[in-house]
Amino acid sequence: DSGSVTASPRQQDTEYLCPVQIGSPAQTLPLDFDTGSSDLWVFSTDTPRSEVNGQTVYDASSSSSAKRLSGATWKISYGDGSSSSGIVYLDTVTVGGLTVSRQAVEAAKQVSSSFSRDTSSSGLLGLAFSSINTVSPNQQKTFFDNAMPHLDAPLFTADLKHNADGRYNFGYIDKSAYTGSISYTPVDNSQGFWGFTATVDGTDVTGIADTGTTLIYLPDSIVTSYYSQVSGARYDSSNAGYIFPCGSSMPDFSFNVGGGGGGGGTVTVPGSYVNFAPTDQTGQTCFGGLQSDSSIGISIFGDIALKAAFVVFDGGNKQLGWAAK
Ligand SMILES: Cc1ccc(-c2noc([C@H]3C[C@@H](O)CN3)n2)cc1F
Repeated sequence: DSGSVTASPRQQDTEYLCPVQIGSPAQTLPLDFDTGSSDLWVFSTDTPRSEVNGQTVYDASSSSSAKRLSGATWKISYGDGSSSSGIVYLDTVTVGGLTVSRQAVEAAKQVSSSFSRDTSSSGLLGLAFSSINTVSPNQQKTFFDNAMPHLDAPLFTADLKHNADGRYNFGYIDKSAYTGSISYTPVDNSQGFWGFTATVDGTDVTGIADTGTTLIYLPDSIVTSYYSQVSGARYDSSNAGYIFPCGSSMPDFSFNVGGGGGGGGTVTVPGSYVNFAPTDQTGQTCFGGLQSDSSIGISIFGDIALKAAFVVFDGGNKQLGWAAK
């Protein structure tokens, strides 16, 4: 089996949403595919009306294939402090033509305000490792884990784009989607994430590939060194990050992966991607797409990095492949 689904950017690439079919007859919800978490959760008819703000909701009672997972609950919080929790159904889930029957669909009974405010997203589809799925008492598998045994190849690829529709493919590598060769590097999934080591200016950086995080967060030394090349750039505590004049032409930002025998490969993030967004309506000052990881405790290669590459999440061989495009 295989699947292929469009990933549409929202609000200047802050997130990417994909249409997912749930239940019988199919209910299509736009979900945020997140390689940094492992719960598939949705706004539902169980979500308080006061917390629903235009989102499409899942109604298990109108799906003939839905079965309540008796006694199961879930509760999750994300890197930005947002959170959600609820109950669990098993139902049929289809992504880009790839179907998993009896997928744990986690219906929200509570969502935090940032999810309520995010009117275009009906929830998340986790693509990290099932070891960090939050369903209790019996942990559930991710869509990818459930699909893997049926896939032509035990992998999925992420091809996110700047201000344009990209694609997630499951079970195959589309050779027309990248240029040159794919450089592979081992994955450390001991924390449940797609962890890997890259080299930036000769310094090894261990981080995670996280499609659910908008920006890149790296060690202070690397970030300070990058912005030292931009006149007027400074760390601004009120914005809690590096800012600079919006007219600045930003240097490209490169990192190497798979530095083994074959010399590995280089991913180059165009400077224009690092000029992320204005800090206010005047458009004078802009916020950087590369920020320090010192308040997080882990380095994150988020969408700013991922959209500069074609990325293979290889669950069979536990490796990450990176290619230019
Ligand atoms: C409103 C909202 C808030 C957060 C997130 C969110 N999704 O994935 C992630 C990152 C951080 C880490 O937790 C796992 N991946 N963050 C999505 C939202 F729609």
